[in-house]
Amino acid sequence: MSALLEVTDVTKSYRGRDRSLISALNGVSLTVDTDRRIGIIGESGSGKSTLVRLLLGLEAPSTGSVRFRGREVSTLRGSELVTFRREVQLVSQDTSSSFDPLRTLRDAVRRPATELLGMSKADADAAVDAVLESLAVDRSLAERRPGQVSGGQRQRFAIARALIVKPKILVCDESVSALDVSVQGAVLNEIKGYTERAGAGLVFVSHGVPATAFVSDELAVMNRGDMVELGPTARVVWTPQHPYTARLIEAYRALSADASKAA
Ligand SMILES: Nc1ncnc2c1ncn2[C@@H]1O[C@H](COP(=O)(O)OP(=O)(O)OP(=O)(O)O)[C@@H](O)[C@H]1O
Repeated sequence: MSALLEVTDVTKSYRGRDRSLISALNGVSLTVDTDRRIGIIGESGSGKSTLVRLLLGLEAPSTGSVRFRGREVSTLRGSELVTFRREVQLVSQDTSSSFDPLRTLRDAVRRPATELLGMSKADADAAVDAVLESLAVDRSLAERRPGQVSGGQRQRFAIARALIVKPKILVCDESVSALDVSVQGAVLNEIKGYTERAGAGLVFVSHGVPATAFVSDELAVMNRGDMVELGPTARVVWTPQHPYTARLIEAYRALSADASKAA
């Protein structure tokens, strides 16, 4: 049987302002399924967000393929597209712009349940309450608008909006990076807890090595559009095989040692 989501040898290039070609991905392959929690690390500009956009079908690869249940994502239509949209959910980095500022958070979380699951408003409201409870979010906050809650609270609503349709794959792009460290741990636990409870897969993209290592069983390392390493998280962190990974991990160690000296 084919994997839920399969990226095969994709390249992606963009035209720069001066019309020159920028190569964001140079032939990357990745299989994502319900039994895998994959963290993706790499410095800024290494291609992480481009890979996420291809996984979600938000952009098409220049060459190579992205398949959902064996079907090319760019060709999905009708009910197949709805299934794809429901089963592969994104929690993005910028929650302030991903919510409509004029609608309540309840409206935002309810919408995927009515649009993708075809629930009635009453059933969707009950589902909103259930998902907020599972994330230990105070239900009364749902009646507020996105600008009337903290960044950490808004992030939890972004997670609730993704989880309400019970995705099989959760894709998180820098989902906790903007949060206070004290809130980060709780949000990471919620993300990991969902994948365990629901038997769902995870793609977790971040600059932050500790957060990514915490939620993932496997770690992929991106460098200038190449996936230079993919392996079990502990192995990649403690005995990196690629010199770039070794440098990246060492840079994080030095940074956190400096930070703890300064504290
Ligand atoms: N729409 C676009 N137009 C032109 N160039 C782009 C576009 N999107 C990405 N790029 C370029 O592709 C490369 C990879 O970018 P990408 O955003 O995927 O990296 P990233 O690893 O996610 O970085 P960050 O961690 O800073 O978000 C970069 O050189 C970037 O400038």
